[in-house]
Order: sequence, then C-alpha cells, then structure tokens
Amino acid sequence: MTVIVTESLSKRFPRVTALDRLSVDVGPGVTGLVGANGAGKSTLIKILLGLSPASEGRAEVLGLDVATEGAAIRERVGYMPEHDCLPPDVSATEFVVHMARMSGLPATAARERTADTLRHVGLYEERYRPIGGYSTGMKQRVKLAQALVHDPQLVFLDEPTNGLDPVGRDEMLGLIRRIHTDFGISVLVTSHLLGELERTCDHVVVVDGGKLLRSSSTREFTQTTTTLAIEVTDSDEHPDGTRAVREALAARGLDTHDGSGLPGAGRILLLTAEGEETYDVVRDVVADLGLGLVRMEQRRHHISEVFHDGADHANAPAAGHAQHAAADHAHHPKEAAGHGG
Ligand SMILES: Nc1ncnc2c1ncn2[C@@H]1O[C@H](COP(=O)(O)OP(=O)(O)OP(=O)(O)O)[C@@H](O)[C@H]1O
Repeated sequence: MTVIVTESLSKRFPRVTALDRLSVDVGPGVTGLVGANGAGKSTLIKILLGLSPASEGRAEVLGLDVATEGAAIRERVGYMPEHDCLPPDVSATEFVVHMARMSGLPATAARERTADTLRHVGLYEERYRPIGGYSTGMKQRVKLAQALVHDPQLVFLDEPTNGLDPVGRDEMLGLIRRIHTDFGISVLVTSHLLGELERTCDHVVVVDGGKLLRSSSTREFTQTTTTLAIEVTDSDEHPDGTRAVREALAARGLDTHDGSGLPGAGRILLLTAEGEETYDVVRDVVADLGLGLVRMEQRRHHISEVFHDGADHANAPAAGHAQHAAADHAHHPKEAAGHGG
C-alpha cells in the first residue's frame, strides 16, 4: 500500500528550483524526510497538501490527486507547520477546539477530542493558560495536537524537534513514534538532523537541492557493512599488538586502516572483509602472534554516511548541501556521540 507517491514532481520559483523531478513512493508507518535547509522539504509538504501547485509532474496522497483533490486530502491529513504560528492570547484548549471545529467536528466531539489529544501530547493543567507564556516544547506540542485532533490517517510534521533541547527532542521523537504505534496514523516527519530520524523512522527519504538522493528502509541505511573492526591485546613479544597484526595482515595481502575518529582509535584496525575467509585469516594471524582478540565485529553504517555516498554519486551541487546537513548532525553533541560507532 502506498500513502504518498510523486512522479517527476518539480517546483520552480523564479530564482530557484525547489523540487527537481522528484519521484518517490512512501508506504505506511513513520517516514523521515531528511535534507539540509533549503532542500525542498517544506515545499514538498505544501504541494502534497494541495496548498501549492507543482510546476510539473504529479503526486497522490492516500490515493487522491494533489492537483484536484486538495480539500479531500486536508480532511484526511494533519499538518504541523515548521514555524511558530500560534496565537499568544488564547489557551491551548481554545485553540485546538477551534481547529477541530474548523475540521468539521461538532462542538461536543471537538471538546472531547481536544482534551484527549492534549493529554496524549503531554499537556495537562497548562492547557488552560494562554499559549504566549508557553515554552518552545509546549508550543510544539500544541502544534502537534492540532495536527492530530481531527483523527487523520496521515500527518505531516515539519521539523517538529526544531528549537528543542536534547531532552525535549527525545520526548518529541517518542511522541511521534507513538502516533503510529498507538493510533495507526502514518507519519511523514522532516528534519535536517539525520541521527534523530535514524532512531525514529521505519523509512527514510533523503532530498538534496530538490532532488531525491535516496529512499530506503532505515534498516537498509544502517545495515551491517563488510567493514570489520578488530582490536587485539599486546604481549611482551609484541608490545604494540595492533601494529604487529597490521603488518602480518599486510603480508597476507590484507590492507587495514586505523579507526581514527572512532572511540578507542589507535587500537582499532579496520579492514574490508572479502568473504568468510577474511575472518579466518584474522583469527589465524592473531593466534600465530600469540595475541588475544579483544573484538572483531562488523561496523554498522549510519544514515549520515548516505550524504557522503550520495554526494559522490550526485556530484558537485549536491555535495555542498550535503556537507551542510552532515555538519549540523555533527554539531549536535548527542548525535555526534553516536556517529561512526
Ligand atoms: N514562496 C517561495 N518563493 C521563492 N522561493 C521559495 C519559496 N518557498 C521556498 N523557496 C525556496 O525553495 C527552496 C526550498 O525551500 P524549502 O522551504 O522547501 O526547503 P526546506 O528543505 O523545507 O528547508 P527549511 O527547513 O529551511 O524550510 C529554498 O531555496 C527556498 O528559498
């Protein structure tokens, strides 16, 4: 089953091509839409909601054509916009009831759904206070609640973790996950932080400069590679065990490189496994030297690496954006800690 499908979708503004022949299929579940600032994520969401016409190509959301059935799409889809767009003088309850009524719910149902939804996103007593006094995290929760209040089949969340501290981020990511597990609502969530989508999404779509860089399941993104990480002990005979193993492997035609940048760098050797026999060669070499094998494991890919891979394929224009996104990723201390491990 397909929730969203786009075929050669383009959006050109006078000075910039925001989307460039984007063709992608999105299934049910939680899907991350990743890209640097300006990659075209918000533009795509507006086209999918039928709020902004595409310059070329076509798209369907829940089987409905975005060009002609925008109103029907918006009945079935919730939207959490990126920017702060909340009225400061009303309470969360008043605002969300209003949005529920706008979606066509009768007054009583709107009040009940509002109470349930605000509780679900973690707003309790505060919901009666004016929104102007809320923290960023509380405002994000109000925006999320208004996207969910009319019980949509699908929600578009545009940068829902923007402006949140690491704890707030984790809470928001947990909420997003539960939108799907508790209610069966499919989610399209955008972010320029790659690491957080790796933890939250079933599927990830990467866009760069309006073009599709990659679309695959999170599992495929992070699947084990054929890179082996090896760590060995030292001995009296070989006080630098790592070096001894490196030389012995080189003598058998296996090149290694050091794991610089990885935790424990200096003691870790990385090599590409050519097949099962590589494992045997490593074990033999380590045993012959009389050293202990502390670990030998396959290294996992991280989503951020797709940017480096993708930039290689997509050539120069994409690379600038890609590095920007990857750099954002590295600047977030939590993400950086998980990077490359
Ligand atoms: N209404 C508009 N008129 C002209 N250019 C626009 C308009 N909306 C977006 N753009 C441009 O299109 C490109 C894609 O913008 P878009 O907002 O879709 O990116 P994004 O990936 O959502 O990034 P961000 O997270 O910063 O919003 C940018 O270069 C932006 O300046």
